[in-house]
Amino acid sequence: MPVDADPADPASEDDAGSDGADPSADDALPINELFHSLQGEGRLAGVPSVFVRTSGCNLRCWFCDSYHTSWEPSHAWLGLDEIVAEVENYGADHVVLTGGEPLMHDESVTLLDRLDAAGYHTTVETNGTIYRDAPIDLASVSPKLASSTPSADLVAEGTPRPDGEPVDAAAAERHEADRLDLDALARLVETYDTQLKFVVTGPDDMAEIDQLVDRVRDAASATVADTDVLLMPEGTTRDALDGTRGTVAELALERGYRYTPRLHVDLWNDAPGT
Ligand SMILES: C[S@@+](CC[C@H](N)C(=O)[O-])C[C@H]1O[C@@H](n2cnc3c(N)ncnc32)[C@H](O)[C@@H]1O
Ligand SMILES: Nc1nc2[nH]cc(C(=O)O)c2c(=O)[nH]1
Ligand code: SF4
Ligand SMILES: [Mg+2]
Repeated sequence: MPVDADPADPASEDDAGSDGADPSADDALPINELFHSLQGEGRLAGVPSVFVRTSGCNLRCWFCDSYHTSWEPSHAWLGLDEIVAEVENYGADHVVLTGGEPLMHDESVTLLDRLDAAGYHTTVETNGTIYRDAPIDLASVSPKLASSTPSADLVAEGTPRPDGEPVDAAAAERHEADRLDLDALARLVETYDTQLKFVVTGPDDMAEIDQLVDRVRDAASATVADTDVLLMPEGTTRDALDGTRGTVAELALERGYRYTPRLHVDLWNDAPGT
């Protein structure tokens, strides 16, 4: 049974009531879902992979497609042995560690060590605000743009979140303050094979993307090719993507960046476990 934590207090997530392994143990992670699917996004799109989704996030994107890892986290605590055993059951050789923000958790490093030792290819989906030293084969970094912030306008208008609750001004301010960390981004790019995968809501996002890519190139000693920069249309349903994917594809073509689809939305409309 999943466990709900107080979304207004990210610290409480670590202390939330447990299901399964003891949350105070150093060999467990709060898991929102664990499933087998085709990688839907990025350079490895189409590759059969096991997804391990941790719960808890330091950001609050208004569009988050994993609402129950961020705004309203729910999870069961699973021991690392259990997680590895579940992964092995699926027989895939690629594992995607995602969230929420998986790099918030110390135990994610231990899990990656275990998966690496077992011979898996590991991708980590991260918002790029946290650096950790771990065996990561592909760092799939998705820095968050101004357009991800639950804006002051949204807060003032009381525009509801997907669960119908008004947006909390403090959460919006924290998100805006924390969404970018150039040092963490530069270290990720320098250390790992990295793709920078931006969620694009429209043409107005492009100036910030160009500027951020330039800043990362200046800060990091590693090269970031234009084809390591991926534009991904915002949208959690086929209908929503019908409205954004054409524009985003044109922007990628115009700018020389790479386009990435959201195959799991095209194929399964982002149903849980896909
Ligand atoms: C749920 S996040 C988890 C990993 C990490 N917190 C992050 O944001 O990169 C997984 C991926 O989904 C993307 N994403 C989340 N909501 C989205 C949406 N509405 N449309 C397109 N991509 C979205 C994120 O940018 C990220 O690349
Ligand atoms: N099929 C599929 N591919 C994905 N790639 C990244 C995902 C994520 O939520 O991090 C994801 C996901 O949730 N499903
Ligand atoms: S950083 Fe990722 S998990 Fe966190 S709110 Fe944004 S999209 Fe969701
Ligand atoms: Mg997803």
